[in-house]
Amino acid sequence: MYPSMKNDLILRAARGETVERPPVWIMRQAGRYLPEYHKLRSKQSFFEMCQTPETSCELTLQPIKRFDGLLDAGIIFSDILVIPQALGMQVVMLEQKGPHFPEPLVTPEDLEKLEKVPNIPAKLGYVMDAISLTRENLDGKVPLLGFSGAPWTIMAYMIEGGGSKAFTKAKTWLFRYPEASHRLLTMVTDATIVYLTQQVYAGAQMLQIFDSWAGELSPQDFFEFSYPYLVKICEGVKKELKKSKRTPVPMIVFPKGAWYALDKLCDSGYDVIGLDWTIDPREAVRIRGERRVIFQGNLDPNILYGGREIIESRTKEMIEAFNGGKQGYIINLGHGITPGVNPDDVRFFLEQCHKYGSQN
Ligand SMILES: Cc1c2[nH]c(c1CCC(=O)O)Cc1[nH]c(c(CCC(=O)O)c1C)Cc1[nH]c(c(CCC(=O)O)c1C)Cc1[nH]c(c(C)c1CCC(=O)O)C2
Repeated sequence: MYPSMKNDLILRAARGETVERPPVWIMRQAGRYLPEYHKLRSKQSFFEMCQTPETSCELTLQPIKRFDGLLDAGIIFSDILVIPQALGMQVVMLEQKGPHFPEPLVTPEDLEKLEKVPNIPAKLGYVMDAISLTRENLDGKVPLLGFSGAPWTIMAYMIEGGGSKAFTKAKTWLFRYPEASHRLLTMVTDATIVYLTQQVYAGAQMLQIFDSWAGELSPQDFFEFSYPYLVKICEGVKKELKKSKRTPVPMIVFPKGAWYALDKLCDSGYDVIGLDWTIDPREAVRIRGERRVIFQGNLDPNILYGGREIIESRTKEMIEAFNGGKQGYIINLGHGITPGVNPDDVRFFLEQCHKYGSQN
């Protein structure tokens, strides 16, 4: 039994209830813009931090403590790339450069090297331990989110071997080896369903699936290589939870750049859709129509570099554009916060969210 919830605003908003103000959290809220993050990071490698439940817990709590009472959710400190690791691939985090796979997948024969049915509880048990420890230590202050990457985004990293601008290698697979691509996407999907379900058993109260590279695909390719797997994950997790007689948890999908798919995403089964800043909130609301889906987003993270005046005006406008935010809305940025942002400006942003979210 975990401590009872003192703030469950985001869970109520995600269920579609009318709330006193829209909840707010920030993608990548635990990270390099915080000096307290660097203090721990200087002692451990990135993946060591992920693998140490005490460190992961402490990092998850850092923004909650610093912005006491202003954030409405925590997100477990980890990374989407632990799934390729569980499938048997090596991933390291290079200083300034980001993730690096020394031996990326090159041809379909390389799929033979992957673990067909990885033992997720054994390989990623440290994430579940971190979730349980964090849930305990949060003491009911705010709900805890678990997460994973979407199959297409994970596949892109496994083939590109790191970040990419053109995704030539990953797309070569889609167009030259479609059958092998579907096999890989299925492997990642199956592992992800087990992984997310285990996160809920460990204490995660909401789940987000990051499809950071969705917008790199044409609509046709998104609907062939990404969307069906996103749906499979949502259905798979919900079915597993039902089978084990657990209450379902709200599920968020963040298909960055896939505004063209918004109409279909509203019928995908996800409770919440994360929007990036390339879609006008009023247009998103129009496309949603009467459907029950909740929106999350969508301030350009770079607004946080623009100074107080624009942070205030754009936050106010955003909340207004999402119908005032009291129903069907969770405030967030349109993508993760970046390392150069001043934490005091983040506090100011969160204060504006409370101020304008509480009006009317
Ligand atoms: C694509 C992706 C990754 N990881 C993630 C995504 C999806 C979100 C997105 O699109 O931004 C998700 C992620 N990564 C991290 C979290 C932690 C929880 C949170 O606070 O949101 C989450 C939810 C920590 C992290 N993940 C990483 C860091 C920085 C690592 C360091 O200290 O060197 C942190 C705090 C490293 C990482 N991990 C990844 C990249 C591309 C990088 C390097 C570049 C970057 O930071 O943007 C893969």
